[in-house]
Amino acid sequence: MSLLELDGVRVRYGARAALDGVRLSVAEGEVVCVLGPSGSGKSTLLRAVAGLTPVDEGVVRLSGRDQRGVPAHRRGLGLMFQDHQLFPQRDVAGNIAFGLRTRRRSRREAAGRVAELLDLVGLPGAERRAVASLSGGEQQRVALARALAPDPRLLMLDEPLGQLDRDLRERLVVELRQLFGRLGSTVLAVTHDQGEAFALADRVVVMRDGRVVQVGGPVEVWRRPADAFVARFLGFRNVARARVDAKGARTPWGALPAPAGTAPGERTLLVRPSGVRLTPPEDASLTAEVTARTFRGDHVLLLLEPAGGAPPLEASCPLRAAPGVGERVGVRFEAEEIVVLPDQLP
Ligand SMILES: Nc1ncnc2c1ncn2[C@@H]1O[C@H](COP(=O)(O)OP(=O)(O)OP(=O)(O)O)[C@@H](O)[C@H]1O
Repeated sequence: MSLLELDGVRVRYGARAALDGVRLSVAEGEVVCVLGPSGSGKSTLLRAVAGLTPVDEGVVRLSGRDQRGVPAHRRGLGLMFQDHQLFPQRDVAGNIAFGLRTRRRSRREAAGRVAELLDLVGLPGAERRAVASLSGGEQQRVALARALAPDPRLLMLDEPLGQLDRDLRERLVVELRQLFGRLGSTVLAVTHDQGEAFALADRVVVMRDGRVVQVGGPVEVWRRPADAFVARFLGFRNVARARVDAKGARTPWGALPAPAGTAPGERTLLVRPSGVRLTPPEDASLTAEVTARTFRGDHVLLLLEPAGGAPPLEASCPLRAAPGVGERVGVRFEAEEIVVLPDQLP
């Protein structure tokens, strides 16, 4: 049975629906990340599940039970919200013990639990430290320990690593993933950072304007975005209309190979940057000028301005072979890196 189920959930602010018929389920022990641009309804979704925002239509169920009328503090959830700051006047232990406040425990039991949680989040012995003396990453760990303290059936995280710098975020995301695996936690997390969502989640939910537009495993969503919106949101730039027939796909970049089995007609194509191959310009039917390059570890992402006014293309190429800005290159497309999206371009 699903631990959490949303069925046709609608939340309105005035005439506008912040959640517009959301259907979603989270299984026990599953880590689900909700991803979407600002204003797509991610926080509203968490707040509706938590009982902090009233639901206008539809049902939220936890362990099969309709939560209508169940107050937030009785839902058995652990919350770690963006705006949930730590209490600066309490020390670390005081902050974490706050998460235990609704449970009756002896002082000794509580101290034992706090110590256990600090071990868990990698801050052993930090009980008496002042919150102000902690680094951003350490504060985040304390906030996580506080959310985990009452042993919630569902842990809900809103931009859990939002305030931290990239390096620390990448490290903490791996730690979180391991921690959730070890604890068998059921997690519903919200982020606008795709890297974070893909690293953390068993399943990714993409939202747009209060609706769920795609649900799937990280690899599946990455390999096959549901539509042009999801593809662009994931950072893919090479998305264009194409006319597909038996000979291939006619696009603004010329004729491209269409994946086998593509139905003819007006379609939207995504060409992954790795599918844009550089060749000597004299051999190519499409030439372009390199207008920007970004280093990405072992490869370089190039922005190409095709001749003849076709839309810019993004190409990834090995570091040692990367041409410089201003150089002219030829472009060839790899059939395996072309994906047909089900939608039309908006
Ligand atoms: N209390 C409120 N009153 C009126 N409108 C609201 C309220 N809270 C949210 N909204 C609106 O509902 C929509 C969804 O907001 P929400 O905060 O859920 O989006 P989000 O995806 O979490 O965005 P962000 O990534 O910026 O936090 C937005 O258009 C927002 O302006």
